[in-house]
Amino acid sequence: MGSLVPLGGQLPDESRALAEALRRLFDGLGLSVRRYAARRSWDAGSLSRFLNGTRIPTWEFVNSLCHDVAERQGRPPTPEAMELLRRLHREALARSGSPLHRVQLLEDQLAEADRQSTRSAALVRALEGALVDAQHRAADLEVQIGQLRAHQGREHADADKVLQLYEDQLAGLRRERQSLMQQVEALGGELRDAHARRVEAEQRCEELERQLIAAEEHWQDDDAPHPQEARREPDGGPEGAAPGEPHAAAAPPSPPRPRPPGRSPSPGSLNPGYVFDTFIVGESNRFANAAALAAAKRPGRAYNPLFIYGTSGIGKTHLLHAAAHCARDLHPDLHVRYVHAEDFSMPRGGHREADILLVDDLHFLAHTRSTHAEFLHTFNALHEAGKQLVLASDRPPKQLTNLEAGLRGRLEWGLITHMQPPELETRVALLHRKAAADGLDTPAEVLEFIATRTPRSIRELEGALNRVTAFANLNQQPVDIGLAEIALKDLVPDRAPSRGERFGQLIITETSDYFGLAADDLCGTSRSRVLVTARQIAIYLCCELTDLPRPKICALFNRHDTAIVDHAARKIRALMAERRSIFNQITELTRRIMDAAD
Ligand SMILES: Nc1ncnc2c1ncn2[C@@H]1O[C@H](COP(=O)(O)OP(=O)(O)OP(=O)(O)O)[C@@H](O)[C@H]1O
Repeated sequence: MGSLVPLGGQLPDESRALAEALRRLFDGLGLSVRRYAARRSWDAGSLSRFLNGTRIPTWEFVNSLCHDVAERQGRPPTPEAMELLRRLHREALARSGSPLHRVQLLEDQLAEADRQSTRSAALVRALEGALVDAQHRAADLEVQIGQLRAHQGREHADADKVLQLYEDQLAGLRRERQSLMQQVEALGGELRDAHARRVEAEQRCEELERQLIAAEEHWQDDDAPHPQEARREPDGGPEGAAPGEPHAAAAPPSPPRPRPPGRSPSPGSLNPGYVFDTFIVGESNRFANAAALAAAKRPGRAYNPLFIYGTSGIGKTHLLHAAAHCARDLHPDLHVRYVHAEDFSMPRGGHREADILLVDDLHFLAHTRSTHAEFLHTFNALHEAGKQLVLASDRPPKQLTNLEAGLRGRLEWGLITHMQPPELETRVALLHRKAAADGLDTPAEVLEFIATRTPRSIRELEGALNRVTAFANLNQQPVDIGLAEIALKDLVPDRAPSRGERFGQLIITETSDYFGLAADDLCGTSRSRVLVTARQIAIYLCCELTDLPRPKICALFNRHDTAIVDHAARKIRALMAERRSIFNQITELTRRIMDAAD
């Protein structure tokens, strides 16, 4: 690259400044003057003069030199550098004073002014567009604001109305709550009074019952009828009648009589002692207990139908009564109806108004078309209406062959729970509870002994405890295991798995033989003292020794009111503890019955 000659000392300042700037640029090319002149088809002499400041180049030259340098350096010329060069170029042109340069300068200024005008025109157009847009948008927003204001006004008005409604409702509810709280307080007082009256009435009942037993004993001979002497007893007038039995004159042996009108146990008549509080819970019955409680607490929602099954005397009836009591207490507005299956057939629609229907001993449902149809329709109506059904039986639905298959299937819709015979622990707990309830002071080891000997039914268990305490009472002896062994010697522990109606018939035969009576008389209507006591003993033995439920025992004696069974059992149980002759008769009769059964 040939080096440039130094700038002359006579150069005007503006030309010098431009020439220096061009030389700095040109250095950046790294080329000689000739070579660059050849590349760009410039005249080399003119190029030298541009760079020496002796001639002012056109803006075109300056511009292309700038871009060549930028291309070589790999970056575009900055706007500031271009602006500086343009200013130096114009100053140099202006200073030169030659007409050519003046023309160039004006052309340059015109081009610049034209560019600015073009840019300004574009800017004007853009601004005009933006202005129109903004005006439109502002107009739109104005409309929206107006609409929102109107809407807001309406909303305020509506909200005020709604708020007022809430206020009114709140005030109404507060007034209602206040009045309900007053009612609750008043009802609480009434409930406490009613409880107190109920306790008094219960005490009065107990007292009257004691008086009744004493009066009956006084009325009878000083002792029970003597076996084989019974026939000599005059058939007296009505005596010893159990509560609810009609007083009738002596009558010849008669066939089973039809049920007297109005004597059916009212559906819903519940044993007041059969409540959850008195129900001992063990492994054998825990689930059934919980399910019955749930059905009582949330009728129609827990398990529907709830089907409880298990052998006789293990507490199914107790649980059904407990569920009914509990449901009545918790839902006083609901119609709770308990019915034994034998009493089920009622006039059409009889049970359909129930909200909770509990049917006991379903295996005894009468085997007639009309009863089945009524049961099926009642079941469907209640189930569809979401009413609770609780059913008990001695066998699972599938084995209820007295029912039609369709009905059996329906019984499986809900929860089926099997109650097992009580395990030893539960039996012991039951005996403790019973001993405490009866005010008996029976040592724990004796209770355990009794529980071990009577493994199957709770009814049997209670009978065994009764025998032991009665025996101790009669002999004025403390209750111990030796005494218990003697008292229970005739209650054979390992017996046949089930004692049903045939065993009941055996009891009737043996009892009538023992007292020298005819079996028909024992089950007849005569009220002679002898017959009444013998009948009550036979009923007691049926309760204690068989698996028969109360309605079945009633039927054996041609009766329909299960209260007779309760009364007889209660009375003989009390007499056994007070009168040796009765205890001995029952012990001897039990032995004979067991021998005959063997
Ligand atoms: N878990 C228990 N807790 C307290 N008492 C019970 C329990 N189980 C049964 N009992 C009592 O045992 C006796 C017989 O019970 P229940 O009559 O309920 O038996 P069941 O299974 O209905 O018999 P059945 O099928 O012969 O009618 C009743 O006096 C009952 O109170």
